[in-house]
Amino acid sequence: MAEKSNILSKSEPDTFCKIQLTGSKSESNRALILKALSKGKVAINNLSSADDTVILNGVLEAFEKGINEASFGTGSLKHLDGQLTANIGPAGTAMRFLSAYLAVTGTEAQLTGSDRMKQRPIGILVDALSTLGANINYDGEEGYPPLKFSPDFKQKANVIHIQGNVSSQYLSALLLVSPYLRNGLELHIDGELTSRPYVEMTLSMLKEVGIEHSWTGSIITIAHQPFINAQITIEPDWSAASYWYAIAALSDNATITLPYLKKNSLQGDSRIASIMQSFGIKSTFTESGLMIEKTKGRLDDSIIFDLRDCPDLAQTIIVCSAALGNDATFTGLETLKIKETDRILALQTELAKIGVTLSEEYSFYHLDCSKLHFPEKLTIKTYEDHRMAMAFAPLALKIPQLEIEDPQVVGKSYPTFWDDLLKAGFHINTN
Ligand SMILES: O=C(O)C1=C[C@@H](OP(=O)(O)O)[C@@H](O)[C@H](O)C1
Ligand SMILES: C=C(OP(=O)(O)O)C(=O)O
Repeated sequence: MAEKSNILSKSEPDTFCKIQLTGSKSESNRALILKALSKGKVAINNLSSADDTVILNGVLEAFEKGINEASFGTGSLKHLDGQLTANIGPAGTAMRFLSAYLAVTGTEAQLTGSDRMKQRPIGILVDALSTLGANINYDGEEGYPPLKFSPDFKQKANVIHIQGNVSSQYLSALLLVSPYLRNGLELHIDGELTSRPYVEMTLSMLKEVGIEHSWTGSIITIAHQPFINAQITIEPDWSAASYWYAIAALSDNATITLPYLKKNSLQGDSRIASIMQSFGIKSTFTESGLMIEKTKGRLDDSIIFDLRDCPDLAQTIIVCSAALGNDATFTGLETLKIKETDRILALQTELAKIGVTLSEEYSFYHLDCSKLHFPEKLTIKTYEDHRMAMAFAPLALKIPQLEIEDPQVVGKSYPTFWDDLLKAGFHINTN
């Protein structure tokens, strides 16, 4: 049975530890699609243990082996009433990347997900795949999963226009399958591009497996090309590292070692290293990875954090800023409303419990910490969002008894999060 809550406390205000983070879920899920399309030419080292990766891996392997019944965590594959249904649970990249994969490989199946997944838009990607030549139907509300894929794929077009400001995952999904397309792909990005480093990650990983591209202005072009034999090594997850930066920032003293993280990362969330300088955290890259240390930095409440390139860092930085009483301003948060939950609303509701408001003015969000207070005991709701649980957990350094509801949500990207907190000296009581 799922645990109802974890009650955290930390009597010691200092944090000294070494934490081995799991592989990046974003890199892993791209590598899995490339491996499947390359028909064995691509091998993967250090695949993430994230639930989202376990699910995508499970579905792809089951398709490859012709298995019709399997389950992998919150994901499953079932044969029901003559129809094969892959359920990818809450995994956004699995939903988007598999949609492109099933479409272009002409795999007949239904693709569905959690209740929340059925509220996360996918029409922009479905329209693009349909223009390419895929035959996809909505089994529920138009524009949202579940989707039904037909076996007949014949490429009709190779010039695709796509709106860039809703989710970069639609673009990555199309780019990942583009070398497989007989006539390649010319992808025109209309308007602003959100989460740009994730598109760059996709192109870099395609390059690792021998796929060349050109990106001129707003047009990315990839020709039909063969995959080369390649070994992809997944770097640890920088989004997961961000919670350790927050722990360091809220500790009195801290030295935390995170092995194998690289200065030149494919992950845009590695920006946490420079962002956290404003919170007094020094990052040093060594042969064996990253060391982060608390220094006596001075907070600056005139900073505007633009998180358009790294939306998954938003909760970490906003909660950390609030807990330090730093009235910071944030922008580039538009996409947070369509993620695992409406993350803006979830942050506003939970931050109010420590007297902090997060208010919106045009596209800027301001923290007001003038009424910040730390109660003796506090319960945080997590809204089926791993990042709500992990972003608020560091508050245990300020609140004697911090209860985090539905702690198992962290499995989506960082299954050993609670074990790692124990290693860092946190006390955890599970109800
Ligand atoms: O491509 C990826 O691996 C991801 C892209 C981002 O999504 P959006 O492009 O929807 O912002 C990010 O939030 C998500 O966790 C992972
Ligand atoms: C938004 C996220 O994931 P996804 O969109 O892949 O579900 C996330 O991990 O924060």
